[in-house]
Amino acid sequence: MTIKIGVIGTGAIGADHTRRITQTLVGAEVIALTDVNADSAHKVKSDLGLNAEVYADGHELIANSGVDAVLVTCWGPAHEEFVVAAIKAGKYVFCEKPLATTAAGCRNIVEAEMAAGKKLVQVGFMRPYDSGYKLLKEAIDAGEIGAPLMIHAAHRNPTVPEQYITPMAIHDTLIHELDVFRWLLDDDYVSAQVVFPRKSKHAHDQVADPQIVMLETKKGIRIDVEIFVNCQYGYDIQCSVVGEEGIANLPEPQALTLRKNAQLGQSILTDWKDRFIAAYDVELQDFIDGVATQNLTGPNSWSGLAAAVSADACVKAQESGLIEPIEMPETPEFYR
Ligand SMILES: NC(=O)C1=CN([C@@H]2O[C@H](COP(=O)(O)OP(=O)(O)OC[C@H]3O[C@@H](n4cnc5c(N)ncnc54)[C@H](O)[C@@H]3O)[C@@H](O)[C@H]2O)C=CC1
Ligand SMILES: O=C1[C@H](O)[C@H](O)[C@@H](O)[C@H](O)[C@H]1O
Repeated sequence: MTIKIGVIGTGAIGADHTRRITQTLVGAEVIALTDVNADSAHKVKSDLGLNAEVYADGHELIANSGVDAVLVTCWGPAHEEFVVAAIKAGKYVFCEKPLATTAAGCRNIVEAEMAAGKKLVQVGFMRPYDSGYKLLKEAIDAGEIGAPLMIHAAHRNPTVPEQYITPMAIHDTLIHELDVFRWLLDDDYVSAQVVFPRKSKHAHDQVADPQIVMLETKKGIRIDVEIFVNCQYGYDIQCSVVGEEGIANLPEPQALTLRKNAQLGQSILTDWKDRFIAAYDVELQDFIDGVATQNLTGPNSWSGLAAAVSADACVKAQESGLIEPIEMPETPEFYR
């Protein structure tokens, strides 16, 4: 059985996910597309030679009885509306991170899914599918470094567009770390603080950049994450887990080391599409397989809510300059 997929939002990642479903993954076909910029949807259809229909909006696409599952890859503020609509239509939905830009939005999705009585949502937290993060998790779980004590991390982008503003450093960028550290450490957060170093001249007026976020977990682990979204030199994700008996570092992406003209160097990736290409493939194949077997096993709505609860506290800490508490709700039986 081929899973028929509808895509809401055919921008950068919507087009990339449509490409991978069409050219790389197995078991699914994109038969419906929509974007508020209709030209974008038509271009993806044409570029990939899809036998697909372009819909006026996401609700029309969801209502199409031929669509088995929905990809929500539009802007973050529009996620909640379409995820809830897909759930109410009884359709599986892969929602790119963030599930919603606030915890309140995620709670609405969780309540709709629990009312539907079936786990229909996978969230696009792809780092637990990344081979490097899986090596980190294996080392920690095997006790290779002893009990983790600290994490030093960095999330660096070369540049961001004008519409990227200060809170997005949390709910659109740091949200990856907020999710993956819970999984790596099997732990939850208790507080957050945000400090602002000297501002980069490459950062536009509406974004404080760089930022340093400091988190504390229930086990007492201290985490610092540098968010630097105008670093110019590349797309650079760093994660160093310091334990009682050793340090485990996220592997650098494979790259050629070149000795030439009295120089020694490696290239650095500049785009998230390349840095996590394999993880995106694996996460979406997992989603397709989960729909086919009616059993999703990837990051679920509760993962989205937990990350959003922490993100809300980080955004508050951006504004207050204080150490803000993070109160994580108890995980319902439905999501255990
Ligand atoms: N997992 C990851 O590593 C990444 C995740 N993302 C996430 O994917 C989502 C999209 O990001 P990008 O593709 O970079 O943005 P983008 O701006 O390139 O594409 C978003 C598209 O959504 C469309 N759109 C906005 N509102 C809509 C609506 N109500 N209905 C239909 N279409 C609508 C826009 O016209 C645009 O074409 C965001 O939530 C972002 O956080 C983005 C990049 C990487
Ligand atoms: O998910 C992503 C990418 O992974 C980038 O690292 C972030 O900075 C970007 O905002 C977000 O969409």
